[in-house]
Amino acid sequence: MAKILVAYYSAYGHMHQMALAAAEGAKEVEGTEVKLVKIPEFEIAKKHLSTQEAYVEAQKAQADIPEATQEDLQWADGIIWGVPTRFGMMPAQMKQFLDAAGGLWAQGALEGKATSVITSSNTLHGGQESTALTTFVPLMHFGMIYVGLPYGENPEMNELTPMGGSPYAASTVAGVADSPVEAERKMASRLGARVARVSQALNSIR
Ligand SMILES: Cc1cc2nc3c(=O)[nH]c(=O)nc-3n(C[C@H](O)[C@H](O)[C@H](O)COP(=O)(O)O)c2cc1C
Repeated sequence: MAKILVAYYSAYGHMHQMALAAAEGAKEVEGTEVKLVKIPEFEIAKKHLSTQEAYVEAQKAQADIPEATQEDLQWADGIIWGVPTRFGMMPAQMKQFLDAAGGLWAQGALEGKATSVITSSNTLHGGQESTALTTFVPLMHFGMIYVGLPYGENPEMNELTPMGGSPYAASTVAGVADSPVEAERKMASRLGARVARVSQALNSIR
């Protein structure tokens, strides 16, 4: 038995779709309970973003998803973070949420929990890897156990068509039409299943 939290931030909906795929993959592992939550938006950002049709539409589609809380982090045995690229790294919304969890860090409350990242950037080389790698840093400070997406679970990334996916994270190239494409959803789903299996294994040795 393992409880998996998928906590994501998505302004325009791509990360939302990838988070749904990761949640589906985790659910397919027997004995796994999954919760999907969104990282809260900054009030100051809403004013500017709500003038953009793509943002408004994407937020409508996420209206029923609860906002992430620190209690969610404590509840979970494993956490998958949905982190779209902002200038090659995580959005400030995500960083603020992690910073606010400093009290949990001080208590070691997330130590030993499995974790991983799904990400999204508009272009293939615009930050898919750097976002995953820099998100790894705070997750190590929390003492979490990082679950990558090895080549055996990631065969789609060897295709010539530009698409996301790396050993570090599942990802989507948001600037490509129909993102996330089927292969990218599959990789996110496999990552979800992998985090669920690792969380169950870790629970069995606690
Ligand atoms: C402030 C800002 C910075 C961004 N920086 C990058 C970047 O460095 N590289 C890139 O490829 N895309 C960049 N993007 C595009 C986002 O990564 C893209 O919109 C996002 O991954 C889509 O996910 P979402 O639909 O879930 O919001 C940026 C977008 C914004 C708003």
